[in-house]
Amino acid sequence: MSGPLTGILGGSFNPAHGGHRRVTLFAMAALALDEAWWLVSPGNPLKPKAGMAALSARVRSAQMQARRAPIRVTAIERQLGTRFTVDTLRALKRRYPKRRFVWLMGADNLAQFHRWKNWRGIAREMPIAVIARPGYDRDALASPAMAWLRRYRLAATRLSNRGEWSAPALIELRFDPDPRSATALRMADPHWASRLIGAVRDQVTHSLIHDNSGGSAA
Ligand SMILES: Nc1ncnc2c1ncn2[C@@H]1O[C@H](COP(=O)(O)OP(=O)(O)OP(=O)(O)O)[C@@H](O)[C@H]1O
Ligand SMILES: O=C(O)c1ccc[n+]([C@@H]2O[C@H](COP(=O)([O-])O)[C@@H](O)[C@H]2O)c1
Repeated sequence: MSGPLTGILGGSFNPAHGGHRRVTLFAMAALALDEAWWLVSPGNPLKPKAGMAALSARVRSAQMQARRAPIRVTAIERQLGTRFTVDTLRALKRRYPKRRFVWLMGADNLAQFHRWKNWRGIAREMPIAVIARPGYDRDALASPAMAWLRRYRLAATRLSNRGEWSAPALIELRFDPDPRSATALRMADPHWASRLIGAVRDQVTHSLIHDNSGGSAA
C-alpha cells in the first residue's frame, strides 16, 4: 500500500506569507513528499477572534502564496465541521484512506503543542515534522510535548523511505530559518484583508469590462 505522501500545514494564514511557502517547499524536499495541503483554519481554538480576518481573505492570500507550487489550499475544516486538529486529522484519514500524511508545523507550535486537545492522539495519527523557526527553537526543545515526543525522533531520510511510515514519529527539520511572520505583516499593513478583497473585486470588474469591450459575437 503506497498512496501519495502529503504534508499538511494547518494555520491561520492571517495572512499567508513567503515563509509559509518556503518552509513548505523545504519540508517537501526533505521528506520527499508528493504534495502539501495548506489547511486554512476557520479559527485556531487557542487564538482570539479579534484581529482574525475573514476566512475568505485568508484563503485568498494562501492561494496567492501557493501559486505555481504543488501546494493545495483548502478550508476543509469548515466542511468537515471540525475545530480541533485531532478531529480534523482523523476525518481526513477516513476520507483519504490511501494517502499517507505528515503533520507539518513550525517550532512555535511545538512549544505550545501540549495545550492542544489530545496532542498525544495527534502524534499517534501521523508523523510530525517540526520546522525550525527563529526565536522559538529553545522553547520547543524545552516544551512538555517535546519531553514525550523526543523518544520518537526519526531522521528525515528514514521517513522518506516509504517503509518507515509509522506514528508517533518526530522529525526535526533544520535549515536556514525563515524570520517571516503574519504578525509582522499585520503590523506593517493592518488593512491587508480589505485591500486584498478590493483588489480581487477590481480584477473581476476589469476582466468583465475587457470581455465586453473586445468581445465579438461568436
Ligand atoms: N517563518 C516560519 N518558519 C517556520 N514555520 C512557520 C513560519 N511561518 C509560519 N510557520 C508555521 O506555519 C503554520 C501556520 O502559521 P500561521 O499561519 O499561524 O503564521 P504565523 O506567521 O505563525 O502567524 P502569526 O504571526 O499570526 O502567529 C504554523 O505551524 C507555523 O508555525
Ligand atoms: O486542536 C487544537 O487544540 C489546536 C490548538 C491550536 C492550534 N491548532 C491548529 O494549529 C494550526 C496552526 O495554527 P496557527 O494559528 O498557529 O497557524 C491550525 O491548523 C490550528 O487549527 C489546533
